[in-house]
Amino acid sequence: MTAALSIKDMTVTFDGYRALAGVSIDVAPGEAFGIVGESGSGKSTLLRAIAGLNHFDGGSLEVHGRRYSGRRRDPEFYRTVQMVFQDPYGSLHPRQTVDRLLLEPLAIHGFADTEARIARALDEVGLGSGFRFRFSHQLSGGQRQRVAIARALIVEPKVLLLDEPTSALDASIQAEILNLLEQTRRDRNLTFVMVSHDLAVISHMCERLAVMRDGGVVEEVSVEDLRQRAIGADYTRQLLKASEGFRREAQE
Ligand SMILES: Nc1ncnc2c1ncn2[C@@H]1O[C@H](COP(=O)(O)OP(=O)(O)OP(=O)(O)O)[C@@H](O)[C@H]1O
Repeated sequence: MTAALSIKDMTVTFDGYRALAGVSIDVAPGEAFGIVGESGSGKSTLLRAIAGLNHFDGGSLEVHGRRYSGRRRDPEFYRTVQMVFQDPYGSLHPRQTVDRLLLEPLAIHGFADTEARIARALDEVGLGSGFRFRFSHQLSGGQRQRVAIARALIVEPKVLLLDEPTSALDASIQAEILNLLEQTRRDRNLTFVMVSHDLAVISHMCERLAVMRDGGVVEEVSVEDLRQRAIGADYTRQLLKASEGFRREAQE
């Protein structure tokens, strides 16, 4: 089967600094794949290079069998691959209405029947038509993230790149947004690549994950293996221990 996403030996260099040092990952259609690792390990750089927001200077990228190089992408790529960012305050223009924010991607990609699509998208993310003419600065963080998700889904993508999509939100809202994402993945058979510093979030959402360190992949494991502690790399074990310790402290 053709992979939804196939990355081979990808490198990214910023002014002589190797931020990504030869990363290879294959993600199957409909799969949820996680990327974890300490701060500065290259998680966002990898996601941004896939999205075309960063250049990549070596290796290759294929999305559903189509090959892309460097930073240039065709319009079909930008429809097929959508990204949801960590900060819904930064990623949505505050002075635009939800209607405008949803209309924009439809116009860019030449979709007709915009009325019906906007209504459907708002329902899908649990906001409903009452939110359509509100300004984004009038919304809560969770509501904004729902609009950001609607904006990504409205052009019918196949792959969602999720960069810490809930880490700017309160714990109770985080769970709601994760459940919404999981529901849309199942309903639309979407492929997810999700970056998080939180192993618990990745374990909840994903089937497999890559552990990154110093711009490289230390290990790829299934979430099932993680649960069974069937881990090869010491670094993954340390990460798991740190996240369990953190959760225990948080519960005390
Ligand atoms: N545009 C850039 N110019 C120069 N260096 C960069 C740039 N973007 C990232 N880097 C560097 O590349 C390395 C990887 O950064 P990246 O943001 O990908 O890490 P990360 O794993 O996502 O970290 P965090 O969890 O803190 O977001 C870091 O050392 C960072 O300083």
